[in-house]
Amino acid sequence: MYAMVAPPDNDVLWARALHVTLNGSPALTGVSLGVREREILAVGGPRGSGKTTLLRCLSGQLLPHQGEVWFNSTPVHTMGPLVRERLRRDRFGWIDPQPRLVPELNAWENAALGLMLRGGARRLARVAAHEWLERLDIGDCARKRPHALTQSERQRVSIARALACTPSVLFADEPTAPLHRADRAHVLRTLTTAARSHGITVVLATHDAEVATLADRTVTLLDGRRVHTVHLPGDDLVRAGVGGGAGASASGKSGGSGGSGGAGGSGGPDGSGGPNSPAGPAASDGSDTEGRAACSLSV
Ligand SMILES: Nc1ncnc2c1ncn2[C@@H]1O[C@H](COP(=O)(O)OP(=O)(O)OP(=O)(O)O)[C@@H](O)[C@H]1O
Repeated sequence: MYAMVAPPDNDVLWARALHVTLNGSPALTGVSLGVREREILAVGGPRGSGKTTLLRCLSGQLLPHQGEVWFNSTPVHTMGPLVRERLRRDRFGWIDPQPRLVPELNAWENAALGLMLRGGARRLARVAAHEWLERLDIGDCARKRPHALTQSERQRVSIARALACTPSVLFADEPTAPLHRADRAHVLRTLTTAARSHGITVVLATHDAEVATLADRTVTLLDGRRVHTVHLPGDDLVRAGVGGGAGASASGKSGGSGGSGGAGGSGGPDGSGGPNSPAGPAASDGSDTEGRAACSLSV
């Protein structure tokens, strides 16, 4: 057991030693993580590695069976359901892999929905919704209902709805999954550019190494555990999505923690050791993966 200690000031989100079991199987096993203010953080890993479960815990949709989640200086894991709902509505945004739109509303009304649920004036919500639809290249679809849109257009409406609220943290779970390859880069750039210009922190789950390159930093999950990411200049294993897996040899600037840090236990979330521990769980994940590469050590 450990005393509850508030996270470091520069982390907008902070999770410590999360354990989640779904239908009797471990979905997360001791994952710790810090997300910095305005950071675009990719959560990578193969299918079934726990990315969605982690995002659901961080966003207060799912309570971990063990562990802590903090938003700024507020513990989320001890909040009741109503307070968590309000937090999600007022501070967080969420993009699903498949668009979820209200079929009776047209595109701009769907895009304005989040703002109106927050109590925003319809006129202002309408202006914001139109602006975001334009930015996502579907301004001319504003009056169409979801059934008259392509899947790609529907997903853009979902993204517009999430961005229109300018949430503190936007959780995007494989947001480009329904898009054609050619569309993906454009939509992702729009999303990341908008997030940067509006100071929105983004936590982006993806199993696509190419998508992850748009992020400031990547953390990788494997079988519900966080794996060490050790950067090897000139190599491009991360882009290729090749994690070394258990026992991969590692060298380079941040391999100091070797395989001993562990994703769980009492280590801090961001590799700096957190407030309590000198040895963080993933000592190298504070680094930028752009243009570099990595081996992964499962822990
Ligand atoms: N509702 C559920 N009931 C039971 N097991 C679940 C449930 N949701 C997820 N799991 C299991 O939990 C583990 C983690 O799943 P999760 O969806 O978080 O992974 P993921 O990395 O997001 O995968 P994907 O890329 O396919 O979305 C997997 O083994 C999955 O089968």
